[in-house]
Amino acid sequence: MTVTVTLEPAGRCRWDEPVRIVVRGLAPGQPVTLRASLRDEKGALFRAHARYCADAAGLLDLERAPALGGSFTGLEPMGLFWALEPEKPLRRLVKRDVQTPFAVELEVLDGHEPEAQLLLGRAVHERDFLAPGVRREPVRAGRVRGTLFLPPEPAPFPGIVDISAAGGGLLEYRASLLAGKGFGVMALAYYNYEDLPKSLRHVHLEYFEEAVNYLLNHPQVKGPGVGLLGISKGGELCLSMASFLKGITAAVIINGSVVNVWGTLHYKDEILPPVGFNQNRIKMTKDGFADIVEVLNSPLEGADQKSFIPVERAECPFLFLVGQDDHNWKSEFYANEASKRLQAHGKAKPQVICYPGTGHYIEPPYFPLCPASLHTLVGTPVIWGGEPRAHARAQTDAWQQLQTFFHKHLGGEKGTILAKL
Ligand SMILES: CCCCCC/C=C\CCCCCCCC(=O)SCCNC(=O)CCNC(=O)[C@H](O)C(C)(C)COP(=O)(O)OP(=O)(O)OC[C@H]1O[C@@H](n2cnc3c(N)ncnc32)[C@H](O)[C@@H]1OP(=O)(O)O
Repeated sequence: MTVTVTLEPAGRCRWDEPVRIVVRGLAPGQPVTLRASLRDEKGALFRAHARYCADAAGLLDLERAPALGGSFTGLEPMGLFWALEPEKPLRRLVKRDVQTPFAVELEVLDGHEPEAQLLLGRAVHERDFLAPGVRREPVRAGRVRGTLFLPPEPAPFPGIVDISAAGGGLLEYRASLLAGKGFGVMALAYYNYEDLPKSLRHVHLEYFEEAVNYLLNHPQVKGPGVGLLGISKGGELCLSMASFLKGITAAVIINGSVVNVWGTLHYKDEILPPVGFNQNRIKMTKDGFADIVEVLNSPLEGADQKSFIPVERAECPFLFLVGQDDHNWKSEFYANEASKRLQAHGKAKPQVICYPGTGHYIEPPYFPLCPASLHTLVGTPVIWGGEPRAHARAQTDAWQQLQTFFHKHLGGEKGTILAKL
């Protein structure tokens, strides 16, 4: 009997949607190895594999069959995606061009041998980043540099500014996926991109104010304010924007800091100096990667208190999404200190959701955990923290939580894809 591999939805779906993988035509109880692979746009190979046994009818349904070993174990229908690992270490899976899908090849190999060779069947599944009808508009307005993603009509849509981690350039994939949920989302570049500043040594909030006003004044975006979504340095900048700027209705902070880090922050006649750090507190892992989680000074002591972002000035609700094993910095501490500062000034207690075993890069669902990679600012590879399975669970939950938060505070049609897993 011919072995067939089917993935539902067939052919193509959004990267943040689960797929149902079923293999048919196997012998009863047949041991097989499933192997997933994809290449990013720079040709870097990412692979995962897992061992299974067919049921008495020769069928293998990953929603019912536990993995017996390999890249992961247990009942993990999407494990072949979130457990992908780079062939070369230190590569993080990122999507640079959201107008093309990632093509994921799925092979079914006979047996459980480490190098199971007999290919029984294969399928290729395209996982894309633009839902049907989502429009991609490059933004070159005044100084603002970014890309706006708009859902299919009818407009207007609630607007969100999406700010990524330090690294420079412009990553659009979170914004493009979120636009598929009914939001107008602008991925905003802020340094080392086109004619923007080349470094973070001095950050002027007026640039971000111009970006907020651009989005608020867009004919397809409805007010009265916009949402902010930021991860890492992007989360820190969202906290500063919510504290100093007007027109912010909701803010989601993913592993951001409540203290100004690395460069001096300027807004009108105010400045926040960067918090101090001590390189001697950098630890080295047995693999030779830097662990920088202790390197920053506490913003509660001495002169470093001047670097604390005045979140008490913000007028919007906050959702903090925290990886409790974040090794870039102390995200849980920062979220708790922000919460204390807000409540001490009579502001609403923010929502803080902490995820155990979860590292720094809490990405949209099914992105594989990156254990370590180059830190642009530190100039050397660092560990980001997290354990793959827990991190994957956190990404799926965090993605739903931020959509719920933005729908609640910004409105908009509920285009949320409820993850079945
Ligand atoms: C001096 C010691 C000081 C110590 C004290 C430290 C002080 C403070 C510590 C805390 C600092 C907190 C900073 C703020 C918080 C954060 O934001 S932490 C998050 C930091 N994130 C990064 O640094 C991202 C690193 N950059 C990247 O991963 C890549 O730039 C990119 C994947 C985002 C995009 O890459 P692209 O723009 O396409 O760059 P390229 O020109 O292609 O490649 C340049 C180099 O980037 C690395 N790189 C590229 N792609 C990847 C990838 N997919 N995965 C991992 N790394 C990638 C790579 O090194 C590239 O160089 P090569 O091509 O390999 O030569």
